Amino acid sequence: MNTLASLADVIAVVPAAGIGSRMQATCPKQYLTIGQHTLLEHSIARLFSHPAIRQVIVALSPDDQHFASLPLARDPRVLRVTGGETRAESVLAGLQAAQGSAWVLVHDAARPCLHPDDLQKLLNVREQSHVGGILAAPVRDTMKRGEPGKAAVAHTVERDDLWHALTPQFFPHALLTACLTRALTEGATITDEASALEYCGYHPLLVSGRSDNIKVTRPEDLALAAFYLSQIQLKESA
Ligand SMILES: Nc1ccn([C@@H]2O[C@H](COP(=O)(O)OP(=O)(O)OP(=O)(O)O)[C@@H](O)[C@H]2O)c(=O)n1
Ligand SMILES: C[C@](O)(CO)[C@H](O)COP(=O)(O)O
Repeated sequence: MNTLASLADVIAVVPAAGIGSRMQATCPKQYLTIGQHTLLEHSIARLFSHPAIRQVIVALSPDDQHFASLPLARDPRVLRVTGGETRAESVLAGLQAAQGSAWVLVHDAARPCLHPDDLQKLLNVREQSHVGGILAAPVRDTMKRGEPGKAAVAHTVERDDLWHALTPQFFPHALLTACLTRALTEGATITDEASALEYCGYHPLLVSGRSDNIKVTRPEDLALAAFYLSQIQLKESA
C-alpha cells in the first residue's frame, strides 16, 4: 500500500527572486504579510498541504535579506537556489536543481490563494497528458487592444477561448527544462512556463481554475488576497 511518503513525488519550483516593483512596497512583495506569515510562506504552505509535493525549490535574489529569518530556511523540504534577471531564468535555475522527479510544478511566490481543489485538478494532468498543463481562468470582461503608446482603443479582442494563465503550471521536468533552455537561448519572450512549450510547438492543457487564485501585483491586491486566503482557511478549519 502506498504511504504518503511514497506518494510525495512532485518537486515544486517557486520563483521568488523578483523585486515587486508594481507593488510600490518597502520590501519585495513576496515578503509582505497576510496575518502572521509572508506571501512566500503562504504560497509554499498551500503547496505542502498536498501529499504529492515532496520538495520546494525556491529561487531567491542573490541580494535577498529576508528568507534566512523565516522558518522555511530551516525546513529540510525547502531548497534555496539563486534566481536570475527574469522570472524565466529563476525558474530554470530551480529546474536545474530539481533531482529525481519526473514532473515538476511551478508556482509564483505571489499567488498565496491557491485552492487545494485546483492543485489536485492540476496534478491530475499527469494522467491525461504527456505534455502537461496550466491552471487558467476564462476571461470574463470584454478585452481591448490599446493603440501602441496611447490610452485609446485600437480594437476589441475576441474573448472566446481567451484565458488568464495562472500558476501552478505542471510539466514533465525534462520537457520543460529543454523547452525553457531552448527558448531562452533563442531569445524568445517567456513570461510563463507554458509559453516555452508553445515556443517549441507543444499545446499544454488548460485546466479551468478559480479566479481567486490571484497574483499579488499591485497595492490593492493584498487586501483581496487576504480575504480570499481567509475563505480557504475558514473552509479548511470547518
Ligand atoms: N527575476 C525574477 C522576477 C520575478 N520572479 C518571481 O516571479 C513571480 C511572478 O513575477 P511578478 O509578479 O512579475 O513579480 P515581480 O517581478 O517581483 O513584480 P514586478 O514585475 O512588479 O517587479 C514572483 O513571485 C517573482 O518573485 C523571479 O523569481 N525572478
Ligand atoms: C506566470 C504568470 O503568473 C502567469 O500569469 C505571469 O506570467 C507572471 O508574469 P509576471 O509579469 O512575471 O508577473
